[in-house]
Amino acid sequence: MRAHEAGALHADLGSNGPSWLRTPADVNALVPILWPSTVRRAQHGALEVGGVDVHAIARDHGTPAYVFDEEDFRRRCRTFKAAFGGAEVYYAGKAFIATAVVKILVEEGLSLDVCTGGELAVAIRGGMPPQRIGLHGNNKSAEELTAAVEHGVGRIIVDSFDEIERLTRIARETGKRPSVMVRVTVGVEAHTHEFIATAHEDQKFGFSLSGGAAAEAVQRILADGVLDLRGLHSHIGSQIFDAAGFEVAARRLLKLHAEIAERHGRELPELDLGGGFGIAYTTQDEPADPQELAGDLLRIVKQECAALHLSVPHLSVEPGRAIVGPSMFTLYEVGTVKDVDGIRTYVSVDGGMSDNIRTALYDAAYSATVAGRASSEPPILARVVGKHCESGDIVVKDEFLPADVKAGDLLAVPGTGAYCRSMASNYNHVPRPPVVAVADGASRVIVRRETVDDLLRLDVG
Ligand SMILES: Cc1ncc(COP(=O)(O)O)c(C=O)c1O
Ligand SMILES: N[C@@H](CCCC[NH3+])C(=O)O
Repeated sequence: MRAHEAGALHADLGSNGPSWLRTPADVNALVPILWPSTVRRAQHGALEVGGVDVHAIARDHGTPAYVFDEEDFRRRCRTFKAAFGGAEVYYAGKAFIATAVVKILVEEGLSLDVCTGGELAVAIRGGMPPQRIGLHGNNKSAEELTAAVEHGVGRIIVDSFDEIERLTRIARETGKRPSVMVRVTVGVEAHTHEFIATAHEDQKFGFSLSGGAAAEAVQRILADGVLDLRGLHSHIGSQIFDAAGFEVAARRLLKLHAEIAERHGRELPELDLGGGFGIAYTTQDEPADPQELAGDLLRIVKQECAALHLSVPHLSVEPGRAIVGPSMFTLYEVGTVKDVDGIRTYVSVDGGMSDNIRTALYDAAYSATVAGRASSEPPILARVVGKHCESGDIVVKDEFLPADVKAGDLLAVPGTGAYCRSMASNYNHVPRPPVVAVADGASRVIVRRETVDDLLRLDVG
């Protein structure tokens, strides 16, 4: 009998699994909130996405592969655009960017937030009108700023006094007048992992509100007049589930916005509340509904503006994860199954921390299912691990898989659209997996698989 099978399961969970993990009534069931909307378990038991069987994806494109449900992604773009009404939705390219994704964003009428010259190059190549691009980053190089100015991007979110000086020099040299937003550190402790919270005081992003740096940045830009100051920006962090932190951030930003209006005699035309809207990675997660969250934020901004006798600025937001995260899953093949007696079953897949670093980096929780078939076996407590030379190379820390999980099985991990391919590495000289888009019964590669030859080509001896 495999470790943790049936009866032994409950007794052992306390020490070996998280208390929230419940034995599933049916190991084949798919919890809709975790999966792209076109995923189904077909009659014969295998998953199907965009009308394509996972066996066909594995056969035609190999494993591991990120599978991108195009219809689901488009649906989420529309949901966010509709929820935020007249506000501008800048999709955060850091979550996942590729030329094909940019083309979809253009078609769906979204704007795009990039944070490096590399992301900017993809945005331009994908045909995003430069006016709809915003450039972020706490250490943008002169080359990145120059490229942005020359392309005529719609806004550059300035993050330091050094950058203001650098950009002012570039503006003078090129004779252009770039539009900028000032990134404000609003002092909000977002309820998320320390490494993905970005608006508490002691971290690298933005100008401090409480310390007066934000007001000083505004003062310098307006006094100089070389840059066109559009407004204030705040991003409090990522994977946030409720509106509370955004509310505090919005109130603090608007207070500064009002002070600027009073001191400089003009209301800045724009206000950006950043991204960070969370998604469900496991059945434990209860993210806010985008419609409700958007409604709350728009209401707060309107109320606050009325109280401060301000007109409502043009709003923008920058969701990344909430749009692309649930639109993808990673398809792996199981290579070995090892019962570590009395502890748990280790299921090794043909990828790992090189295609999903989030479990190791943030202790992130994921879920998994055997994708190639249904099983009538009882659940066992399993840990899905990768093929890398690290004991921390964990993809899914705790999950119930059927007791007959075995080498050769296809395994799918949902919720890997955001910050997985974009944070993938070549650790152990593992080539990075492709991104395969599926729609209307067909699949196509939108980012090809790396090869060992690709890696060897970089190694010039
Ligand atoms: C400035 C900025 N905007 C938007 C985002 C997107 O965040 P998320 O993918 O959590 O929506 C990030 C990442 O946290 C960010 O740093
Ligand atoms: N990379 C992080 C999000 C940080 C986004 C950048 N501010 C994650 O995987 O959750």
